[in-house]
Amino acid sequence: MWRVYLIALAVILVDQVTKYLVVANMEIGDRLTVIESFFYITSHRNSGAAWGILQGQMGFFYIITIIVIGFIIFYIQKFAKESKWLGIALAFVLGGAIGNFIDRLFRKEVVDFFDVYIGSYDYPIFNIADSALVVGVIFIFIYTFFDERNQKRSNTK
Ligand SMILES: CCC[C@@H]1OC(=O)[C@@H](C)C[C@H](C)CCCCC(=O)CCC[C@@H](CC)/C=C/C=C(\COC)CC[C@@H](O)[C@@H](O)C[C@H](O)CNC1=O
Repeated sequence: MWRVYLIALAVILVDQVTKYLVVANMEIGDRLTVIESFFYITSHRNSGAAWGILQGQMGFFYIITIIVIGFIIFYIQKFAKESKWLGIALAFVLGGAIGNFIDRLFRKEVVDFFDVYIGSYDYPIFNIADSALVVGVIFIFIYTFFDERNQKRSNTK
């Protein structure tokens, strides 16, 4: 159980350290080429959510994030014993949500730096917290899908 919170803490630490390094060493708009025309480190700020929606609506983001954190902690208490993978997925979502929450509280905007081009499309610049959130949510969907399928199978036997 506490392992889940340790994983979330690790996500938060890695997220905050990488954001600190970007803020401390790069000007906004600076770009480091990692893989030419595919992957760059670009110092960026976003006062909105994904794709920059709802710019500046910090009050709304605080409420949503607290609800997300509340739900995740409830599910960790309830289900993390059931499956290691589910616990890890919940920890990733918890860590990601808190990571961006810290930025929104103290910076009033989120620090982003992973700049990926998919073909000629410049995918929105994101960060470790976003990655943890997306990976965590995908894992929760996968777990839920297989869990329901297994339950149906055991019911039909
Ligand atoms: C990851 C959720 C976004 C994250 O939500 C959070 O913090 C949560 C905890 C709190 C939000 C206020 C509420 C969730 C809004 C849901 C949402 O937005 C729909 C997402 C769908 C998803 C489909 C898979 C896209 C994902 C996109 C991106 C991430 O791709 C890896 C691009 C990220 C860049 O636009 C970057 O500038 C964003 C910036 O870092 C601030 N981040 C947030 O608001």
